[in-house]
Amino acid sequence: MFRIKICGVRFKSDIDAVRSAGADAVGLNFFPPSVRYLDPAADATAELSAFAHAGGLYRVGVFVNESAGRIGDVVAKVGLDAIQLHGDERVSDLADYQNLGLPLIHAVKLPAGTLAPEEIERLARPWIDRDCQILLDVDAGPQHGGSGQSLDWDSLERWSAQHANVRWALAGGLHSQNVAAAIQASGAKSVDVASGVEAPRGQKSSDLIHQFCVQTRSAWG
Ligand SMILES: O=C(O)c1ccccc1N[C@@H]1O[C@H](COP(=O)(O)O)[C@@H](O)[C@H]1O
Repeated sequence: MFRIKICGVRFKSDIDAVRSAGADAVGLNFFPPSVRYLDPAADATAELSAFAHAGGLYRVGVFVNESAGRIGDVVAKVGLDAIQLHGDERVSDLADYQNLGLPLIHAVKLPAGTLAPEEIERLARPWIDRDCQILLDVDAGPQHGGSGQSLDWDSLERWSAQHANVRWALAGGLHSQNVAAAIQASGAKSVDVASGVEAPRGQKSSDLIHQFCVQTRSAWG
């Protein structure tokens, strides 16, 4: 599992900013409605991915409700290290995705607000038990992700305390001003951010990426 993932990079200058800030992973977004979308057929996308790989970054492809066959085509064209399923994918289809041979990260999308540990467990457990890494994000409805909305971090901590062996990543509405508090409250050991390191929306800011990584590392000590 990555430690700090900057999701939705689109340019080599974004990759340079991620590397110099000390994050270890980038997200390449293949959900067409997203402002962070990359065309997998474009040579520039494969070049961006190769540039991230050459820089030692872990490349996570973000997909929403795509078939395993289609994801396999993107992996072959672009080159990825892991697949993030961020839609309404079903556990019953997991074998098809696992046959692609890359680590799978499933976004467990939770309602904002206080949650019982049992509710988080009910939604996360089927994926954990089938060898998926999990990323906890807010349920953003048809937008699916990148919404800038936050989870109730205390609820995640109560669930995590009961399942200390489960490695998970925190997403949803993180930015440099709140990531330290989010880590302290939730106990997250991995974080993922998209909109919180952008100004304006859809455009990564090297300053915000840097501040985000500084605050994250300070929270981890
Ligand atoms: O970033 C997107 O546009 C996106 C679209 C569809 C699915 C996932 C997407 N990104 C993921 O959403 C989380 C949360 O984003 P944010 O930090 O709240 O803006 C992000 O970490 C991405 O992995």
